[in-house]
Amino acid sequence: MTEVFLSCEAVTLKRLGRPAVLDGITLTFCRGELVGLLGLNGAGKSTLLRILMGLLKPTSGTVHLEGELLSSFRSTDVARRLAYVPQGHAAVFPYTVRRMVELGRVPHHGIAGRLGPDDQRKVDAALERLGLCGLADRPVTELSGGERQRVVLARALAQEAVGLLLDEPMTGLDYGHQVRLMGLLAELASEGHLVFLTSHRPEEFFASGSRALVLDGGHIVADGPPEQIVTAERMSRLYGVPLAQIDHAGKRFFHHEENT
Ligand SMILES: Nc1ncnc2c1ncn2[C@@H]1O[C@H](COP(=O)(O)OP(=O)(O)OP(=O)(O)O)[C@@H](O)[C@H]1O
Repeated sequence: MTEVFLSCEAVTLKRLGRPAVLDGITLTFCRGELVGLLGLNGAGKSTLLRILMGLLKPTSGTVHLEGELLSSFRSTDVARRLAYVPQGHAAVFPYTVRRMVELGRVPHHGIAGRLGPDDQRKVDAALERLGLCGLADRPVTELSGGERQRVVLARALAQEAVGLLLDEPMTGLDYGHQVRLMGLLAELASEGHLVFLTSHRPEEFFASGSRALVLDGGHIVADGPPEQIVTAERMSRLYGVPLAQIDHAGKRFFHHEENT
């Protein structure tokens, strides 16, 4: 049986005076999975990711990492196992792209630790994989939104964590970089990483993803292979617009179906 890498049990998140954002969510994730989480704006996708990272404490329920309570790990030990790419990362300090990606090695060496040749190779590989070698000496404060997004992704790769939790990682990327990133995420999953991403583009992970989840009304209302979950019928119901699907060459596309 495949060993569970990350799990949450009966996770509920309530905020004062509002219905629960997450209401008793139980999920398990294994290495090698590429999981896409779909849901409307405000459904609680980022909230779930933050709870799985230990950045937000649920009102009730637990999270386990490698079979141990997440809350029992030191933050650096979490960071050696889980990397997080938040939505819309803002650059505050004018670090160079290389320095930002080097920060991915901090969980391994501490903030004052010196990077050895092996670390530099890992940083170079991450820059290369995200097509950032030409920007390595530029300050991140002078980059475009899409370029900055790729820097944050490269930092997550340099971190060498098994689990990659990515909140809308394609946002701001041009079409070529979206395609390349999806290929890279599929590659990482096949190398044994757990890749968990939120997305507003169901087609995005249809072909490459191994599993799709739908979060609605605080519950996981669908969980399974993308070809069974990412269907026109379900997506129409979720997004409240009539959609038709076209399957072509192992991919699925949706278009708005006008009422006749
Ligand atoms: N710090 C906060 N304080 C109070 N409510 C919050 C806070 N952060 C998020 N929320 C609320 O929690 C709910 C879930 O937010 P979350 O960001 O998890 O949604 P999401 O599914 O990621 O949305 P989107 O697709 O728009 O990014 C929303 O109703 C949001 O308004």
